[in-house]
Amino acid sequence: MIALACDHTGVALKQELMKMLDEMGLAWKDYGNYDANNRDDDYPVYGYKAAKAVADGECDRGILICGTGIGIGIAAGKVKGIRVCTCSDVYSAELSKRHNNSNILTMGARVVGTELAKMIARHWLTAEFEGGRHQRRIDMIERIENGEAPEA
Ligand SMILES: O=C(CO)[C@H](O)[C@H](O)COP(=O)(O)O
Repeated sequence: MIALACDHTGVALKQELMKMLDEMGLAWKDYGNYDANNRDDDYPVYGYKAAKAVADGECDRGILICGTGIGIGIAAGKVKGIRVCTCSDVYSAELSKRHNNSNILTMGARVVGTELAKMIARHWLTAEFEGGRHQRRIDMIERIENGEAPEA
């Protein structure tokens, strides 16, 4: 299950991603915002809801959108266990999965066009974590998250 979320800037792009996920046969759940005209909304609300769903195992990964992808990514990344990649290129999106095992992709609806965003999401969704030395580094990140130094 893929968690989707956005603020008012990302409603149209999120709808395009929903169609793409349907075509790919991937299930999704929408954590809001549902209304592009609700311009007083706040991206941390939606970023937190989707990130919590991933952290709790309700969803296995998430795609989040705000104007730049940055704010909603910062908010989501505050949830324990979440590894965010904010991407506007295919290479970073793919490597964020292969090397960093990112579990949330964020994009900026004011940064990337619809077709590029879909291509970025497709690469991210189909890439696989390589493990090995990369797992050792993720273990270090988890130690930092737990208030410890990365080296045991
Ligand atoms: O990109 C964002 C956060 O990183 C937001 O989408 C952006 O700040 C919203 O701006 P406004 O309220 O002026 O539409």
